[in-house]
Amino acid sequence: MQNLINQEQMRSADVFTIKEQEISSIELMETASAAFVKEFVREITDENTPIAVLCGKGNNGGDGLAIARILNDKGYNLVSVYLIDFSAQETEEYKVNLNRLKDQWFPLTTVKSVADLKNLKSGVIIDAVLGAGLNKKLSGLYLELAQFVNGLNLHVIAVDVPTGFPAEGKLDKDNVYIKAELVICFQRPKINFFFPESAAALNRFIVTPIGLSEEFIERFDSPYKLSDAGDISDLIKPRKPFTHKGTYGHALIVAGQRETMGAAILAARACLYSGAGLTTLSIPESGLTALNATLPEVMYKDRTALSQSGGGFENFSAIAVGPGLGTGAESLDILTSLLKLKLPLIIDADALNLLGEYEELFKQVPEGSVLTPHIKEFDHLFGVHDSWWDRLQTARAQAVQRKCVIVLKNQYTFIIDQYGGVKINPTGNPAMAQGGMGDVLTGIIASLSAQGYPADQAASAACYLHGLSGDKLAVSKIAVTASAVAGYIPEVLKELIK
Ligand SMILES: NC(=O)C1=CN([C@@H]2O[C@H](COP(=O)(O)OP(=O)(O)OC[C@H]3O[C@@H](n4cnc5c(N)ncnc54)[C@H](O)[C@@H]3O)[C@@H](O)[C@H]2O)[C@@H](O)CC1
Ligand SMILES: Nc1ncnc2c1ncn2[C@@H]1O[C@H](COP(=O)(O)OP(=O)(O)O)[C@@H](O)[C@H]1O
Repeated sequence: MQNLINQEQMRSADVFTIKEQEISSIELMETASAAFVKEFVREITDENTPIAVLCGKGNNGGDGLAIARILNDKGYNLVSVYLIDFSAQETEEYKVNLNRLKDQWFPLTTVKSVADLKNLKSGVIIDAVLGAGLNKKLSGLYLELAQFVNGLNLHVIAVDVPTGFPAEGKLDKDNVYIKAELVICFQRPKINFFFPESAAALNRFIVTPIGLSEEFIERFDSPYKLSDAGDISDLIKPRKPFTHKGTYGHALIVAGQRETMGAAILAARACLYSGAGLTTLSIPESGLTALNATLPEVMYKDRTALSQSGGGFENFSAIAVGPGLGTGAESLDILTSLLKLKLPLIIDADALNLLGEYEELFKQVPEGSVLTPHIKEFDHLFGVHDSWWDRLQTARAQAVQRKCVIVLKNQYTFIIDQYGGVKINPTGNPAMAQGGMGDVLTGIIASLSAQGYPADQAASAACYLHGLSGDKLAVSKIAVTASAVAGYIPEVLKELIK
């Protein structure tokens, strides 16, 4: 797990590292630039590629100057440097690196206006104009520069962060950035890389360590943490000798209606494959043949019993509700009865839509429940948001207020615990953008909850496993089905268990 820190914290990590390692800031810049180059040469392997390095006059530009020199030393013989001279201020590190460059022969162009970039027509652009020191949207000459560079449609690789892109905070739709194919970012990714709006500024990012003190960074109390395989391996317990089906819990999934019985079966499949000792599905009777034909291991529970004071529904180790449930009167009755059990629930899909319609019902959601909305369901529950930053902040506040876990789904899913802490899930890919994928996630959460994992752990582990299964399948496939993702979970689990 990695702490995602803000820029102020990053600056104090710089200061701490400089002091602790008894190095100068220029040496730190040299290390960062060398780390960038290490990744860059993996991406651009041809040393004869024309490379234009656009350098602002802050430390991002200072990095750019050092990068140009290091690339040249490595045999990249077509490196040219453009000094973006739109403001008078320049940092000390920038000046030192400019002098170092002037000691060597180097094509240097001073850019006072966009017209000075007329020779820039081909090759790769390294964007080192503005980095994490950005303090306002691009305007004036910087805006013109960004529009000009974007119009060239060249392969842009940004240093640390694309020019114009704020590392944290709300991303306005009308913001303009220098659009990068790749960002090679220092030490930690920026929180804003994980929001869908970042697609306007970058396609991919790589994080490279630059020697900052990890111990110091991890001491910060950041609400944002990035999950990794190690966290899940630490969490998932191996199956022990002499255990039996009763050891691994009994999950119930209340889901499905005539047109969307598949959603229920997918959730049950995922629950089964994620290792629940027993899985029971409560669907309309019309789905029984399909259930028995596809998942003979799964049991059935008649949901008409639910309205009769519990009807035995209270005896399960975990209950999930919602996939393919529908939002009609019968579904409303089912959800109302389930909420009366006052047991934590995993609430997805149509059950969330019903909560969005009936505020009184929403208030009855028990503490410790897990809500798994995608963007539309989320905004239905909590109001329309015009940015993901705002949406995430609402999710944090709501998770605390309702003492629930919120799984806000997207390419990077945010898992927000009852204290407002956010885990960002790094697995998953666009091959998974297919119907039924969310039903599978719900089934995995239900399974892990039934096996005794606390709500936040079940949710974050489930997201990781779900995405990893999709990633493994996507290596050889353009699209992966929800059934396949569910079916691959046992292998992914086995691989992660220590
Ligand atoms: N720990 C780290 O992350 C390290 C970062 N370094 C580099 O340092 C960069 C940050 O450097 P700086 O703090 O000097 O900042 P920048 O180089 O990003 O920008 C600095 C200048 O740009 C101006 N500016 C900001 N927004 C503007 C806008 N919208 N329009 C016009 N001017 C604007 C600022 O007033 C300031 O004068 C990082 O992105 C990275 O490249 C490395 O050199 C060393 C270690
Ligand atoms: N591009 C993507 N990258 C990573 N994960 C994705 C992507 N598209 C979809 N997913 C995952 O698939 C699931 C989709 O959930 P949801 O929208 O509720 O699907 P459905 O309603 O069809 O079951 C989420 O867990 C989401 O994270």
